[in-house]
Amino acid sequence: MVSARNVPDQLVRADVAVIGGGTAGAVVAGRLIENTSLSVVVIEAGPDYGPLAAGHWPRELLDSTTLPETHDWGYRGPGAAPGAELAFERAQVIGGCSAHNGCSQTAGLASDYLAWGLSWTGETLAGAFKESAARLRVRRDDDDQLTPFHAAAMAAMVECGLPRTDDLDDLYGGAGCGPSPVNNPGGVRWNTGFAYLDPVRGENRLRVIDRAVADRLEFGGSAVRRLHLLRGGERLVVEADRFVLCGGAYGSPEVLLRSGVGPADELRALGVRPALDLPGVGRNLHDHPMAELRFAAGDELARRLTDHARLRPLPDEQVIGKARSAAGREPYDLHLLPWTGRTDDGWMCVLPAACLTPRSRGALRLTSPDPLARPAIDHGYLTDDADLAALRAGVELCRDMAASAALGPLLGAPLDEFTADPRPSAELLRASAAHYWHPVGTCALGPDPSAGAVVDPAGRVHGSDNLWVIDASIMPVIPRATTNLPVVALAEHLAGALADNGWPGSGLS
Ligand SMILES: Cc1cc2nc3c(=O)[nH]c(=O)nc-3n(C[C@H](O)[C@H](O)[C@H](O)COP(=O)(O)OP(=O)(O)OC[C@H]3O[C@@H](n4cnc5c(N)ncnc54)[C@H](O)[C@@H]3O)c2cc1C
Repeated sequence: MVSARNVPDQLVRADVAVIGGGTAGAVVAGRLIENTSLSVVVIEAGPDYGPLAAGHWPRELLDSTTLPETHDWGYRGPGAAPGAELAFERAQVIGGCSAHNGCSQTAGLASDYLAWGLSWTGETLAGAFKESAARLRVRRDDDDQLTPFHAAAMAAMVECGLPRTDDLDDLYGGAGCGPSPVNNPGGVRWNTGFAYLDPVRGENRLRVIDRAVADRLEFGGSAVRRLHLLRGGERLVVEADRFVLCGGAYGSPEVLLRSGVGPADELRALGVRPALDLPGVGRNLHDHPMAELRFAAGDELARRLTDHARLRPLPDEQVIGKARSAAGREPYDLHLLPWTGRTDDGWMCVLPAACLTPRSRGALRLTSPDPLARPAIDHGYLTDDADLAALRAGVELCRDMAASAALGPLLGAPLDEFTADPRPSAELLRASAAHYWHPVGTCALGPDPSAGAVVDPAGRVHGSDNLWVIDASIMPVIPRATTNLPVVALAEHLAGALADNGWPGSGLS
């Protein structure tokens, strides 16, 4: 084992290189340090603000009440209507999207995960979720801590037929509504850097190279020899025995494609020499599509929200409903996620519905081998009519909530044409649709590369000796859940398998 601390900066050596220190990357690096004697170097494009206790983290990344707008990669691409463009937010910072997300930690359904073909049993799956939730310090507000808006929205869901439940983080739970499980002890967004890296920050086997963009992996036959990075104006090289790519649903396929791992013809056309012909890289991109109704808060609700905010934290999001559309899969295929926020002249109340079982698929393609160029990203939102029907059913439920005795009297005027129109056309629904920030699937796991699989059920890239991908990109089908906790559980499981897996030349602890 070579300590990564004792080599010149232009050439860094470690047993394992973790590329992307985001949600999954922090789990993988932390677990490898905890459970093996290996040296690990983490390469992260964004800043590493160090341990929470050092006090260098920007306030907006810690404050869990609202979504920060800083540290964004700036990805954009088409929405569901011709000419519509959406932002696809992704965090560029240690901890990745777990450092800027909404902190709702739902689990989805066990059957979704068991269908992926991993070595998960019901028991090990539940164990991975339990451990992840404990690390993320997941808790939930009591009903009497809900804001006046969220309390009314939850009562509206009950009025619309959803049972009150506390099973949002239960892998076997059904339809219902309740306060969201959240990872914000003391109001701090508990990102995976705090959960998994801070406990091992003192180990000199761990090195984090931040503000460094991974350009490409250099292959020698079927083995990765080196990783080439850009840091400021400098080019660095990392040598390692094993490389674990954790760049997320956009970042991981980008690095693979620049490295020649992907559809060989497409790569040649871009001037990239193919290393492994894997047609699935960048394909199978999907996300939960979402549409929402927006109202001003009525005067009484606005006064109560202002009073609440004066006395205690007022989170944008606090409750979630799980519901089933008429044609949807049992036991649920929709999330309802009411949120509120300040406007220039008061408060707004938003009633979004997300389709949890999307059939539409899109793709990410490189536009250039330049590591600083942005790829072309098209999720194919609502290209399958079943998704449009499910989303319409979700919006109808939101309309029922807005008309309920619990919520209706508290709402003010509709804030847009879509909300004001009781029967919006399919075109208007498409034009209003956005997403739930949960892209997955671009390096899908599965047994057969010719059927689009990129990694095997252990996360190892098909055809490679020493390259893994572990993050949201390897989910072959999106689970019926917000994706943060599932990514952490997946990384827990595969990092455990990596640590157990016999490492040549590196004594396991
Ligand atoms: C605004 C927003 C709100 C969300 N809200 C919720 C929520 O409330 N609940 C929930 O469960 N989920 C939520 N999510 C989704 C969830 O956070 C993500 O699914 C999950 O964090 C993805 O983890 P990941 O490890 O796959 O990717 P990421 O966390 O994105 O990690 C990828 C990391 O790799 C780095 N990287 C990428 N490319 C390179 C490169 N070339 N070189 C070096 N580094 C690179 C990135 O900077 C990043 O740190 C939200 C997401 C967003 C954007």
